[in-house]
Amino acid sequence: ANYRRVSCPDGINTATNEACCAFFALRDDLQTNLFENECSEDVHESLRLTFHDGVSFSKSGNFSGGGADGSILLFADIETNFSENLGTEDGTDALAPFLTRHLVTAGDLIQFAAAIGLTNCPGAPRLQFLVGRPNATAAAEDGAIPGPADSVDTILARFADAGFTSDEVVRLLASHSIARSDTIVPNHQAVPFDSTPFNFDTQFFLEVLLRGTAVPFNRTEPNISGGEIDSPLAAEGEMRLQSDFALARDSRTACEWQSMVDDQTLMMENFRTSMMKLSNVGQDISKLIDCSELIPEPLPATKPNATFPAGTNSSELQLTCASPFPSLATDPGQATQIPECPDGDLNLADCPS
Ligand code: HEM
Ligand SMILES: [Ca+2]
Ligand SMILES: [Mn+2]
Repeated sequence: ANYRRVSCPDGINTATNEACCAFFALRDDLQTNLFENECSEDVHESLRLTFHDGVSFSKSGNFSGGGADGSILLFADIETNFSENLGTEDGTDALAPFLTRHLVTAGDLIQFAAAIGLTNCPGAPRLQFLVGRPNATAAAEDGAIPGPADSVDTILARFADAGFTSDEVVRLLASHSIARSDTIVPNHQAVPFDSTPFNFDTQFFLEVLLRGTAVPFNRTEPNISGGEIDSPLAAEGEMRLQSDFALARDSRTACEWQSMVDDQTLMMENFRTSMMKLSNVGQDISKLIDCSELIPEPLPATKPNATFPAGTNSSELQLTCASPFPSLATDPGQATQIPECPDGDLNLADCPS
């Protein structure tokens, strides 16, 4: 083994490989000036970009996209206009200045921003981080990214063509535990998919299994063309994607979905390994350099498994997997108030910056 470390040109840091050096300053810049050391909106947006960059790839050649090559950032003016990429301009606009300020490729920047940002989210796994994705030379093609109104057949087929199994699709959806929609509910932004949008926990997997009753904000109809469906916590402002609903109940994916509800550790490990794949789609891994040492240990999880939000219980579960369902506690007290800021504040207007 070679234990020698190189001294970085910054005169401060040492690294296992010179290729890692540029990421020390980038890490500080992202944490201070974009994420504010929190599991903030920009963390969520950066993580979302890994999906919309990576899944553009096609083994069959049906789509020309290069996978995790940064094309969504380099060709943002084209790709963020694809209908399934609605809202991704928030992420690309946020990351663009960092591409100018740091000598890194766009593909590496997207993966690094997601891995660093996740460390601010309690319960997130520490992701692998490899360096050396060459800059994309062309935009990805429209139509490669599945959307929330798509059927399970369509979603699984598209992911399979990008190199993912149905289990991996479910595992990657742990990302929706720190997710809020800006585009689906008319006139509303930051509409959460679970009751803890700043915690990378298993609440998402539980809450999507509960019977939906209504859509948030006293609307009468879900935005069906936008892939919205009734949620169990509409009064608290939670929404649900039709695709999440369907994947939680389909015979091909329901058991994988259910397996993570009471197992934070399993969810973390499942997400870590599937992100290893998503972050390197279309890349020759033998040409990449492991700079995982740049990724700190994320904040620890705040609880080991999901709990029924106050006012809900096991009679509302819609289970299609035959495995026994775990026995979970119910949160005491009044209906769950969903925080709107990473510091727990309930009012979006009070979020820092
Ligand atoms: C079946 C596949 C998927 C579908 C249909 C889907 C759909 C969506 C939709 C419609 C939104 C809301 C966007 C908005 O209105 O602002 C969203 C948000 C998000 N998605 Fe997915 N997604 C899928 C898979 C993934 C994957 C694989 C990842 C990453 C590993 C991911 C990460 C996220 C994140 C982090 C957000 C929240 C962004 C924010 O809060 O600003 N999604 N997704
Ligand atoms: Ca959550
Ligand atoms: Mn957002």
